[in-house]
Amino acid sequence: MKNLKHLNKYFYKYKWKLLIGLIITVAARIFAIYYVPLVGKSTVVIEKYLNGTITDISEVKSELAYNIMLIIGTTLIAAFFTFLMRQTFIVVSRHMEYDLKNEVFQHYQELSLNFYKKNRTGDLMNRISEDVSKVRLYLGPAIMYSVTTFASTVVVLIFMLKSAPELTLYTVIPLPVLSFAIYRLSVAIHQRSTIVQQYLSRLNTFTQESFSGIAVIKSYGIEPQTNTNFTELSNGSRDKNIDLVKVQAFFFPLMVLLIGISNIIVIYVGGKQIISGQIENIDVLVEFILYVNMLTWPVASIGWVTSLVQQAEASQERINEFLKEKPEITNQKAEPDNIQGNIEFKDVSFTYDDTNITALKGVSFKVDKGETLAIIGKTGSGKSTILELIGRLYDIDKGDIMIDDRSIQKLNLESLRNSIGYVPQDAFLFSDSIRNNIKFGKTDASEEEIITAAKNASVHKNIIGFSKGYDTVLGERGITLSGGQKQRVSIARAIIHDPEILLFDDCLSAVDTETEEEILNNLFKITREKTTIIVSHRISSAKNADKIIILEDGKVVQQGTHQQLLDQEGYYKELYAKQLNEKEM
Ligand SMILES: Nc1ncnc2c1ncn2[C@@H]1O[C@H](COP(=O)(O)OP(=O)(O)OP(=O)(O)O)[C@@H](O)[C@H]1O
Repeated sequence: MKNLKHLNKYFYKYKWKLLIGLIITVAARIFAIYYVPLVGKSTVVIEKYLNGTITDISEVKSELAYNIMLIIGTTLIAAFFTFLMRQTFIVVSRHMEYDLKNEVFQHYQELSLNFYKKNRTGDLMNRISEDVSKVRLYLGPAIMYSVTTFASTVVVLIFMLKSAPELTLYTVIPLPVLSFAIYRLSVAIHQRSTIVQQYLSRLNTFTQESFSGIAVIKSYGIEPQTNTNFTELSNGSRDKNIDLVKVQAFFFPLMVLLIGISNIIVIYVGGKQIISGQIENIDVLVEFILYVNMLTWPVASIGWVTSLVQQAEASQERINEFLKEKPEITNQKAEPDNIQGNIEFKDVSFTYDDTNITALKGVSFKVDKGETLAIIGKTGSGKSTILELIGRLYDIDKGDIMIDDRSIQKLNLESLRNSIGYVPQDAFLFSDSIRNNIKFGKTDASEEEIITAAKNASVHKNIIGFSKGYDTVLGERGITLSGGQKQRVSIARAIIHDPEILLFDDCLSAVDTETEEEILNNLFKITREKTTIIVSHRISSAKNADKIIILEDGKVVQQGTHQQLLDQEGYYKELYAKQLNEKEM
């Protein structure tokens, strides 16, 4: 139960509602048991009539009619309270489930990129949906049935003890055996449900990746192989579920067996006590059989509740594992900062934790507000890493990154990120309208601002060409747009944000050189007062920049203006010659 302790704060939050639920449950159980003494009384009346103590049949009839009315009345009241009980406990559990999902989601959002690299999306989704649902069964039904079981057992035992104390003790003899069996089974359930959840996560991850990568799967014609892999995984998941069900299946028969033994004890011991005159009337025996049967469901539900609790414990353990993760990048300054956009890298080195690849080795450069810096270099030379470090998606190992002459780590994280418009290499668009995808950069943007941003990103004409224009809804990852259109919508999103720093990561790679020229001209106009960094493989994107740096294997090997670099032997001059050739061909 140690993992479920995390949920105590929610019990505390809803304590009054839960207390009301508890009172209602006790009331429901008291009214539910009232029919037993009434049945007992009715049996006595009939017995008395049969042995001649009562001779008037109408007296018997009126007593029986009175008892029947009372039984109907108390049962209806008990039913009404049971309805209220469900309303209270189950509704509260839905609130708690909602709170827990929000807590997990907000925590996911705070975690750094490294966390997302280490864990797969399917697993993240499984923990926030499947595992939280399992935990909800503990917060709702398990708590409700525990309270019912407890209230029923106490109420029934009080009635039994009042009626025949010695017979009560004999009747409850099987209970310790039951507790021990439940303990053993619950341990097995816990182990098996942990495995079931792990398999489910693997299955979800596989399914999610198969759908995301469906284009690759189809183009390589590997559907049969994918199907086989899925079948293998789902067979594994099924087998583990069957293992779990096998253990769970022991519970109910075990309960029925033990309750049956209690019934036999009642009849045997109770019968002997009646014969010996220790118990006066037959009604005690009738009542005891009813009491024991009233205990059947609560006692049987112990098994079910235990299994729910164990599964919830296993799920909560998986949820806690992520909730315990600390964000690697933390805000170290509460007050907001006013960022101008002067950027300086001082001998910066950086190694990715997971791959141990040193992507940057002693990189130094400076770019001031209003300037444009272009970064050129072979693939894998560390260009994107520089942009990610400016957004503080990772913290560096050596050197310093200065923004407005202050170390990046000492700036307010929100202010820093708000001052940046980042267009990543792989433009990600949400499954929403084009308008909302652009507005993502500025939630309160007017229609005019959206259109201006789209025009500056040279995508306005394409958008109005769609029958629904800006209302065109994009599929997952914006699949209805071409690569170049996606890149340009992503640029519009960054521009509309109107940030101090604009970072373009090879985001014109999928557009033709003419459109590239047009976008660069527009950007030139709107970025005069801003700091702009353009990562590219094309000289055409870099040539008008105030500064150009050439990266090779994480090091700056050349820097200067377009003309200065053309005057030197090196990668830039070679690339220029190559791209000029390609253009002429
Ligand atoms: N998220 C990451 N985790 C681990 N290693 C990474 C990560 N991103 C990049 N790397 C590694 O760091 C090195 C630099 O990568 P980076 O993406 O910065 O290069 P790049 O110059 O932008 O390449 P490209 O032009 O192909 O986009 C590469 O060797 C890459 O494998």
